[in-house]
Amino acid sequence: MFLRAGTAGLSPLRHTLRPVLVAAMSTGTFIVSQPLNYRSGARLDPVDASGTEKALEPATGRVIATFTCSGEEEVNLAIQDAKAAFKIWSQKSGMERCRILLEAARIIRDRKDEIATVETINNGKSIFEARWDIDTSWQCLEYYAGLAGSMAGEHIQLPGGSFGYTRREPLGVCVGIGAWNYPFQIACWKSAPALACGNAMVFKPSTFTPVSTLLLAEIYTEAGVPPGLFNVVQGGAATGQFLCQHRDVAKVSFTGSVPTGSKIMEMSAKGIKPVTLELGGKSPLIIFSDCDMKNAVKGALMANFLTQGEVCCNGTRVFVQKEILDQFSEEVVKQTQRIKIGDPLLEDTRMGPLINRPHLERVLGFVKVAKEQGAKVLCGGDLYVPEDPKLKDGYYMRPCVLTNCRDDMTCVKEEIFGPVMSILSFDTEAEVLERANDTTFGLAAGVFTRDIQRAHRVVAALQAGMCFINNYNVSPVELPFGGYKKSEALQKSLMCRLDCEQLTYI
Ligand SMILES: NC(=O)c1ccc[n+]([C@@H]2O[C@H](COP(=O)([O-])OP(=O)(O)OC[C@H]3O[C@@H](n4cnc5c(N)ncnc54)[C@H](O)[C@@H]3O)[C@@H](O)[C@H]2O)c1
Repeated sequence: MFLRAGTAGLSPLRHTLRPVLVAAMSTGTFIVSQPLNYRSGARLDPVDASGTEKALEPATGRVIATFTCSGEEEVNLAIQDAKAAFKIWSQKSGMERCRILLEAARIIRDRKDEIATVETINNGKSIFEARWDIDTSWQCLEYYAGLAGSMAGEHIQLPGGSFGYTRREPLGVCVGIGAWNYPFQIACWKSAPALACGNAMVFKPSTFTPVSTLLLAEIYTEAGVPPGLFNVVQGGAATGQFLCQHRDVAKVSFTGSVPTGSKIMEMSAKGIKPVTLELGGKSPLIIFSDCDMKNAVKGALMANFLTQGEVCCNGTRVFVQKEILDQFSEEVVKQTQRIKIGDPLLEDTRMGPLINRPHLERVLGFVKVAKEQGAKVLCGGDLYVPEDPKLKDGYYMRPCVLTNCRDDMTCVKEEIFGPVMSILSFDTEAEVLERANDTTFGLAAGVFTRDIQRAHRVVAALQAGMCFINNYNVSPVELPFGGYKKSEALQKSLMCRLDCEQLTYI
């Protein structure tokens, strides 16, 4: 995590703002005019540059912000500033940190709709979903605030009345680098544990979604963290490299793709910095013939189409037992075709645009290759042009269900990161387990069955960090989030989510 545990001594005791960012909140009107860097408790323009970038509103294709990517000097200033704040913050007691984080959580909760709206405008996910993200964000702050007061070292008895003890010490300045699919939530999931443990953080969001992290920075300041404790720098690979290579950075926490994760690990290795990686996935979803069909169909939709399919833990390899293949496919197609695509700020929209045009074309390219390799499109997989004229330049596609898939096809092996479900059929439990685990990823997995013994047997055998039983893609903050193999390099956690909660996707 974000602490170092050290033996501090051997006996006898020898060592002892409110933002004004949102001018208008409807699709097609929002413009960001303020700086997108944050340092010393305020927004500012970076002192040097490593290029400029444009942030888009995927629903319309409009540019909502043009911003400067931070150069080496700005990154250095952000880190030095965080270092100064660390000196103050790390001296606070856990309870003092807890109170401030709880206050930040309260502000996020109070401003949920506003933050969710900004997230929807910059990311494209439906407002319905963005509100979930903001809920899991403030819950994360509350959760780690609750832990802050109880982190303690150990007292160890030694011979002759001597004793030693360990201290749990914060690392220092930690770096967070985020992906574009859950911008605000990722910033919270990284900063909350880091700050709760007494660290400072410099965060770099994705160049596609630079906006909402600034709201978090302002909220932390308003809640009472020392200026500089949570700074934001903007930019892509160059800025990220300045961060990872900086000698004063104690740890890097990264969310993104496997190739970038591998580069981050390499850079961090040079400075012997610990890293936490949250990477991609190609997760299996196993539907047995004894499942509750309605629930399984809902689960398959939850596992494939949230945030336009741009979700790391999606269960995109849908293995269906042969006896129910036709019935399941028919029902899944029926429900997929009912998903309302369009303006993501409308309350009844369930699928918004993809993040940008190159990504949309990449996803459509996967569908094309799938067809060439013998897959059959049961529905969708093509461009969608909403009727509303202001949305005509947005990046919409119809959610796609593919069948006749084989394990060696590109659509089954590679992370598509779009609304494309691949259906595969299987005969036996042993067979499906072998095929499900035959991947270099291992982020998540799901099983739908009424047989409780089989459910537990199967999730225990699945090489995946997050396993869902009769459910999918729910992420309570109390549970760890991590994977096997290339999905996450440093953490291995298996858990079962047994709550067959009401799936509210459609
Ligand atoms: N496991 C998880 O928790 C999780 C969550 C969300 C997304 N993801 C994964 O993220 C990927 C999609 O996100 P993405 O396209 O933003 O990923 P990405 O790897 O392209 O970029 C992620 C971040 O790394 C930065 N970056 C790029 N090159 C860098 C470099 N050389 N040095 C330092 N930083 C660099 C980017 O600017 C961005 O902020 C998918 O593979 C998805 O599965 C994983």
